[in-house]
Amino acid sequence: MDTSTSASLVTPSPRFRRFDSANTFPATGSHRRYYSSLPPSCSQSPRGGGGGGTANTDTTHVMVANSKTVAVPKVVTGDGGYLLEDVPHLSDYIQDLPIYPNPLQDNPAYSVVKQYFVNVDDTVAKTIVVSKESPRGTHFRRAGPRQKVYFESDEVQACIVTCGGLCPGLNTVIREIVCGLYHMYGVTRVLGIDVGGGYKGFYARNTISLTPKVVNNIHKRGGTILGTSRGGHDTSKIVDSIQDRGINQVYIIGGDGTQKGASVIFEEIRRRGMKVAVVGIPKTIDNDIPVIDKSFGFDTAVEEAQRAISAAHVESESIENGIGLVKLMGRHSGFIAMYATLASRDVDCCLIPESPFYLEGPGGLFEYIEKRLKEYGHMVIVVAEGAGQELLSENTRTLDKMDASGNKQLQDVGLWLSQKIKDHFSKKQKMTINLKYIDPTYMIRAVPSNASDNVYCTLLAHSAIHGAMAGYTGFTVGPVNGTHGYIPFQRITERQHKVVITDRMWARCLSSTNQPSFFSKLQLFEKKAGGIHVDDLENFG
Ligand SMILES: Nc1ncnc2c1ncn2[C@@H]1O[C@H](COP(=O)(O)OP(=O)(O)O)[C@@H](O)[C@H]1O
Ligand SMILES: O=P(O)(O)OC[C@H]1O[C@](O)(COP(=O)(O)O)[C@@H](O)[C@@H]1O
Ligand SMILES: [Mg+2]
Repeated sequence: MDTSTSASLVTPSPRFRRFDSANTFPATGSHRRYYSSLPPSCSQSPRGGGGGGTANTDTTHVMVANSKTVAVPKVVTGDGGYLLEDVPHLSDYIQDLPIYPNPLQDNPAYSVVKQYFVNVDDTVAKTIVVSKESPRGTHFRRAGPRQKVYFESDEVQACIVTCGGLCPGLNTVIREIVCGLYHMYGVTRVLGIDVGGGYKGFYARNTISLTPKVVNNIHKRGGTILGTSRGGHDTSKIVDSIQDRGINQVYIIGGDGTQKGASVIFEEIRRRGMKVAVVGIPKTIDNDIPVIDKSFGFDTAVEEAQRAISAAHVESESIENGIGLVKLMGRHSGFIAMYATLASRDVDCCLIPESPFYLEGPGGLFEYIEKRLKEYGHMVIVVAEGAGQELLSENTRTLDKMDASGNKQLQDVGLWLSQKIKDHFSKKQKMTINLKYIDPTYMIRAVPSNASDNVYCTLLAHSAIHGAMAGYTGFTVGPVNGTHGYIPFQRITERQHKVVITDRMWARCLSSTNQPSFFSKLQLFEKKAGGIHVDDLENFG
């Protein structure tokens, strides 16, 4: 690491150093564009994440454009095309922060481990499949305990909030944050933002005090003991509440929407110059958050989906021309459907949002169903809730409805498809079919997390705690190629993670079901507007 380009943040405040107005960046557009356009005056030497008691104000730049403040990624470059997308640190904008030895060094459980602390310069590679000539590429700061921390144990007043839809493992993450803070760092003051659930809970007068005793058994339950909600995100009211309550570590568990909310909370906190670490813990049943390997609860959901698929299989093979149709979650990303299909091997057709399909004519779904029934007498179809939405809206012409968070509300593809199949075979084919529609949608996300998700949740919680205690802020934590890293918010929120239908995993799925791929290469190009990008066609054969 020889050169660094560091440019975090924003906003005039006496504590901030204002960025030269000649080096102003546009307030709109992708942050990623800034990486290559950062001016030479932004280059610094790397600081390794707040290694000293005095803030290195040289690494903190304020960017003001069109009178708006703009968060710009902290980027460190190095030899061989090495690039670190770093996360903010409290010392970026607060000077002379005291530092303390990590209390873990005296913890009997941890002190026996050699090299328990991670090196401050350790980073995690985003891409690990490389060739001889590949540049070293993008990296994220490695998660884990540091030798020095920026909070004293009895100074910490943490809070935890859970937002968005449910997901198996929420309670485990809550439990492990509370227990991890207590057992590793001696932190006793943790508030649960519970009344009303989600971001709205910040506006309530009351909170719940979370102690290891209170959370001891909660991981055995589905849902979240704190409650959750959509909508109602008011940044200044939330930050006022954080300030009024004297909270200095905020753990925000939620999906893509929640992380966007966390990002603006962080920016407001930084603007006010508050010593508050804001940490996002990614939660998504749909596995639609990019960069991280997989979201917690996803495995549990896939496992739970097996029960519905098995039932569909039993029902369908017990009756003449039986069709078992199972609808699974997956608003924009079909990972649950794809993995549940691959795991089950009883599925004959998997329909996901990323892969458009059609019903009528050669190569269509009806033709495939007929063939399959004639050959085997039964079949199982798995459909992700976001699949075929363009077909439904063509037919029903309903207005787009949004939920409280601004997510488009989907129409029920399961019911629609059931009816379409029934109509087709009764009217056109004069073929008797027996269709059983199973909708386990909420059942797969309301269950407690399984054993491996519980372990995963524990690691997430610990990584989050170590990051906050070390003074990092404005980041989401998660595994990147198997090693936990600290990922800047904008990296997580800039796009959604989707099934790439030109990847081998989708090919495996297609080969396990034998279903048609529904389009030729040419049609793929034509369907680009429906969500498929030319990039996705690269290896399409
Ligand atoms: N762009 C945004 N800015 C600020 N808050 C947001 C944004 N998008 C969503 N939120 C808030 O995040 C919370 C959860 O969002 P939602 O989309 O419902 O679930 P998830 O985080 O699971 O995707 C809601 O309270 C919502 O108001
Ligand atoms: O009925 P709700 O609670 O709005 O949830 C339904 C949606 O929640 C999801 O599980 C995704 O939720 P998140 O965006 O919170 O991750 C979708 O799969 C589903 O469409
Ligand atoms: Mg979401």
